[in-house]
Formats: sequence, C-alpha cells, structure tokens
Amino acid sequence: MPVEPLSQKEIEDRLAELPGWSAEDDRLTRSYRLGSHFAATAMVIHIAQVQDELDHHSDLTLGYNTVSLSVNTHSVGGAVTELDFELARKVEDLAPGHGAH
Ligand SMILES: C[C@H](O)[C@H](O)[C@H]1CNC2=NC(N)=NC(=O)C2=N1
Repeated sequence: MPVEPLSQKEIEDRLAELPGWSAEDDRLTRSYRLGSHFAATAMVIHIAQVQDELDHHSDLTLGYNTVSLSVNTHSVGGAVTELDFELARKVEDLAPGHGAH
C-alpha cells in the first residue's frame, strides 16, 4: 500500500503514544539530552543504522550533549506519514540504552 500523508487527527493520536515528540511545519521532531558528547555520538551512529534498515532518514543533528531529529516523508512532498512514526518509535526504543532523555 502506498504511503500517504496523515491527517492532523491521525498525527495527534499517534503523538499521544510518543511523549517528547511533536509535529511542526509538517515535520516530526524531538531532541534528546545525553550524558556526554561521546554518548550522543554513539546514539547518532545507532540511529543511522536504524534509518538505513528502514530506508527512511531524518535530518539528524549532533550537538554537544544533544541529538535532534526532524523527519518527514519526501516521497509524498514533505508530509508526516506512518514511516515517520515508525522511525520515531524505533528511536524511542533505543534511546534509554544510550541514557538519552
Ligand atoms: C530510494 C529511497 O527508498 C528513498 O529515497 C527514501 C530514502 N529515505 C527517505 N527518507 C525520508 N525521510 N523520506 C523519504 O521519502 C525517503 N525516501
């Protein structure tokens, strides 16, 4: 089934399951804080691995002690789809192992 943009209501319903994530300007975003720059770097590598597995890629920013993601789906013209939530869910699941919050 082709991926389609989600409605505002569908986005809000899914965001309720993902504390810390928000939707702004047709993008799903979240920033994480980590214990060190090295820990943040390791999390970026882990996210990159997951993104390649999913073949879905966020704009992924490494800060001093922070990792920030911003994602939408290019193939539908830059809207939020199930693919963005699938990536967000997987990042949420790996975050605790990096001590990210
Ligand atoms: C060919 C490849 O499947 C596409 O270019 C993928 C790769 N990663 C992607 N990432 C995102 N965020 N949106 C896309 O539409 C997308 N498309």
